Amino acid sequence: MVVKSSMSRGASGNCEASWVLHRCHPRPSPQSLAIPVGTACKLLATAPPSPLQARYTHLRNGRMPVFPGLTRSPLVRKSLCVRCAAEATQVETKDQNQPPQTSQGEEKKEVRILSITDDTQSLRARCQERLKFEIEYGLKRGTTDNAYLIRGDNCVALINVPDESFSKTFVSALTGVIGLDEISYLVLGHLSPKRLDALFSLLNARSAKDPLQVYCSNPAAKLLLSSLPEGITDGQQLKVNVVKADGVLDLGKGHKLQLLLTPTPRWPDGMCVYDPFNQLLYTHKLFSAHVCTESDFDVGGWELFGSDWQFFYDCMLAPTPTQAASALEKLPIVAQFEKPSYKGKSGLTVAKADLSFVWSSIMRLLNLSPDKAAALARMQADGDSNGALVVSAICPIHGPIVRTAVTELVREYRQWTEEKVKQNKDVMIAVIYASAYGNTAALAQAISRGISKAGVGIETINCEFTGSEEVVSVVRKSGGFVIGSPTLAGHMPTPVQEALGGILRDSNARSKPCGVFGSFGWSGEAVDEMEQRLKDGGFSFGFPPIRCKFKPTEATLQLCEESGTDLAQVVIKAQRKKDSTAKPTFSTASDVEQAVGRVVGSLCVLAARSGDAESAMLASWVSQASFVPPGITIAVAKDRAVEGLILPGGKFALNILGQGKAGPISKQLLKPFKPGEPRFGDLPISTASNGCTLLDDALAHLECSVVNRMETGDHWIVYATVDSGKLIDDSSLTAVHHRKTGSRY
Ligand SMILES: Cc1cc2nc3c(=O)[nH]c(=O)nc-3n(C[C@H](O)[C@H](O)[C@H](O)COP(=O)(O)O)c2cc1C
Repeated sequence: MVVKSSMSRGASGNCEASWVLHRCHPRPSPQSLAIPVGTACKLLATAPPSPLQARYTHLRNGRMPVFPGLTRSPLVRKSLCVRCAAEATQVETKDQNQPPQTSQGEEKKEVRILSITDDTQSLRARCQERLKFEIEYGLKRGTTDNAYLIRGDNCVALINVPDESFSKTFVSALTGVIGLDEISYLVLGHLSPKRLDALFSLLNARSAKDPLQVYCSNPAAKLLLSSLPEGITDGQQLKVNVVKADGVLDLGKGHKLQLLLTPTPRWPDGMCVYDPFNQLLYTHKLFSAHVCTESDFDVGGWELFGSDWQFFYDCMLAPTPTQAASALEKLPIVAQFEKPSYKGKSGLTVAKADLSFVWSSIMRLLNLSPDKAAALARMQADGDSNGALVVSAICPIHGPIVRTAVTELVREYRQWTEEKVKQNKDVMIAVIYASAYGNTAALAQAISRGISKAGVGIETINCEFTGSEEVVSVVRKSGGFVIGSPTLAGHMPTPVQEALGGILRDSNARSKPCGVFGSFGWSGEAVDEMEQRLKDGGFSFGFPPIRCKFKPTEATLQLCEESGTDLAQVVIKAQRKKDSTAKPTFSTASDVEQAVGRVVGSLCVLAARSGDAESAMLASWVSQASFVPPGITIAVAKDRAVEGLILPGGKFALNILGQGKAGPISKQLLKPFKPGEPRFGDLPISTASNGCTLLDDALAHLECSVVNRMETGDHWIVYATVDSGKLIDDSSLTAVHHRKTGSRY
């Protein structure tokens, strides 16, 4: 159907007005105002032939557009005119962004059910494989998606629903535990578009007359209410209750759930739930880790899971330290068995506190179940917790239930956050983005990690939820900034335009180095527009624009990480130049440095690969660390590009260089590299069985698996076991790197 468009028409049928409002349709030329209603999207006019375009052309042929989850993203909805959005709403299919699960992947998923206390169970959807592209999944130790069931007085509450890849398995496991109609409450600590499928599957499988009472934050409610599919209505199948300020949900039997809003830019909908009855704290993404081990709890404590928790924190919370600090402030967690503080206590109170600690320590040694221990602790403490959340276990959305390492994990979270907030005061970079499907967000996350590796702070701003004045004020405080946008209907969405406009108008911002990035489908105008407007405004770039078609691959994430590090180094240099009081790192080598410099190591090339991402570095801080199994340690500077590829579970090849042939290899590896540039140039190479690069001119090769790593000042000590090895040349000696000072390689 083709109708005339005119400014006088109502919004539902007016493409010109819609264009003004939503920038969805191309502005019709004055000569021809006749454009088809709801079919004039710029994306239809501009898309080159592609499978995705073929889907869109359905709309042109008078059928519905098939774009997955279209209506689930507020950013996308805002980018479409009323008519197009309404048409698109009617068809939802699987997303091209999320390829269908392979049957192999399905087989590997399971939901494990466990009683944490007498009336609380966990349902942990488990997958041994890396699940998605998100950079925090880089540990490759699988993941879990945790939900919890609490049985109160004649009612049951479910906390969390898992990712859509677990929907089927989850609903069937849940049915095995409880009649779905018996669940009266659903408390959502976090809701993303990818979790809606599990929620709707649950609702569809219920037959209860009463609606499921859903408790969640305002952003989660908005997402949920705007995504309800046909047949599910608010007030009938579910009733959405928005938790505005912190609230309480009383399930009876002592389960008086405290609902604590803990938003961060990455999870604006974040809400923790504290159950004082058994002192369990449900923390959504906070205190999570992507790891799937046999145990449901953190058996092995900090030693086993410390690096997983830290990696998750570094990827997800380190970029937003101010908001992380506010969220942690809301959670004055005290581990149930923590040694008491004697501050303000005297005489009998000290003795009581001490007795309580000794008692609880004995209980811990007896390995009492959390609810029994909690009951005893309650008796001991007389319910007086001085406003603190006394916690027997932290129940996050991913990874183990934290029981052993509550104290360490909470302490480290606070310490990391404090350090990052302080770092931001020294020098930081603003990471500004919007993302409808998470692809641009993943790029932003990888860039942030690269910045963080170089020791520069980050302030992340999701401009969908932040006004342009705040964006400008953060950019003013930063040493540089990056801005990322998806291309939606041929443009960057309005929130990015506003943020960019604010920056361009601010004369203070002009001196700051910047970078642009974004995900697109076929035409990718947003990145070009951002680049052009910043260029025209006289801004300088710390790295070339990053354009990514749909979902980033590991190589793209690696490119982002390296670009982030490069920009951070530009910012550090500028800061040093500005700061005339900055001390040079070392002028003349001290006695200590000269002495430390006499520690020597064999010269090697470490080459690592993960999917299509590859990197390498020259390494001389290499040592044998174990006979059985054969193991080695390597010290890797935190800002090395290869660092992100040698996380626990990762693989690498160690090429041990010989005295005669080390020169040209070292020269090649010591060149400055652009982000993503191949490291080996014309050196003769082959591929190891673990996929990493072997240098044909090396003295010996080792193929290694990373077991663990330890943070040591400005380096990571990586411990790896040797899976296989080969001596190539037994006539030469190992090349050794002799140094004059311990302050340089
Ligand atoms: C409604 C809609 C319109 C789109 N328009 C364009 C477009 O004009 N050009 C383009 O290159 N990609 C377009 N895309 C594809 C998105 O840019 C692509 O899905 C991208 O990965 C989204 O990034 P994000 O995950 O950060 O939101 C469109 C997608 C949607 C849903």
